Amino acid sequence: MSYNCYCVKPVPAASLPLSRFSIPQNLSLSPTTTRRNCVIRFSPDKSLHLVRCCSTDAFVVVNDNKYGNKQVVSLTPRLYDYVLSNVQEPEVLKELREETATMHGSQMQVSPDQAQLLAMLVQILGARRCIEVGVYTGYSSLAVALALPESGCLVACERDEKVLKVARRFYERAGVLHKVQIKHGLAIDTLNAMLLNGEAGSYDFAFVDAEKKMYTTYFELLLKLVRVGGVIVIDNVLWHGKVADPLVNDSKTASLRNFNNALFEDERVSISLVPIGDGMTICRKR
Ligand SMILES: C[S@@+](CC[C@H](N)C(=O)[O-])C[C@H]1O[C@@H](n2cnc3c(N)ncnc32)[C@H](O)[C@@H]1O
Repeated sequence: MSYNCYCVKPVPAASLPLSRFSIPQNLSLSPTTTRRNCVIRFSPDKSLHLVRCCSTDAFVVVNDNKYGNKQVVSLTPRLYDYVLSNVQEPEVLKELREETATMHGSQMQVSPDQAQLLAMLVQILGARRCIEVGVYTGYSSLAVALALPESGCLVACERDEKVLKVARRFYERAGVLHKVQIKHGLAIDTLNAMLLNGEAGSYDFAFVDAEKKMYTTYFELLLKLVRVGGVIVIDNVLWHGKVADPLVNDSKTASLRNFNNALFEDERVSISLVPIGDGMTICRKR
């Protein structure tokens, strides 16, 4: 078994929560081992080094029999920089990202590689009618709108009027405002109204990135609105890694974990959980 790792800020090893990680007794901890950020490293000489170990931190590379000796690459900061350097981010999206970086909640925005994947899905699907639940300042929705044909439309649901103003300004700047129907209000009301309006089965693509505890409700409504063969993408399904940590049971984590479990069992969709950003599940309606 081997785990790759990278260096982190040191704190005293004495405070390490060893029991949480089932660390072998023979593991010697250096006095500078970090408490919050460590990964176990198995060196070629079989000695062990604890380097990083927090469930909410970067993922480890696993390479053992359990995974068919398949190497799963870890996204170190350097490798992630490389990934980002390969994102073909349109200039207007870069400008929006830079403006949003100064705003409260900017960490909520999807990453450039995620936005690129959403745009790619829209293009591969040949989508014309899309929905986004949770717009914020518009980064992901602008990526989708840019990928849509001129006749395409995106219903953009957001409850916060202030952030919507930024989104609208950037839709305009990018020349895609005519494709976006901005729906200010609670997403659940907008989606229900669309269904009452007879729009069931008429959408190709939906992206969900709002209240985590409402995911099941959004999913059920969107499943009605999307056509067979259409796609629903759900963001934050890994929830900073917490969904995989049995010791984390706060209500948001539990709700995402339950949602993931239900999706896995759901015969109405085929799914692919992609470890990009904070984790996105791509669901195709059967
Ligand atoms: C994670 S952010 C969306 C980020 C956006 N997808 C992006 O990439 O920039 C979530 C947004 O959902 C909005 N939101 C939360 N609950 C909502 C609701 N019930 N109805 C509509 N919008 C909601 C929040 O105001 C927030 O702007």
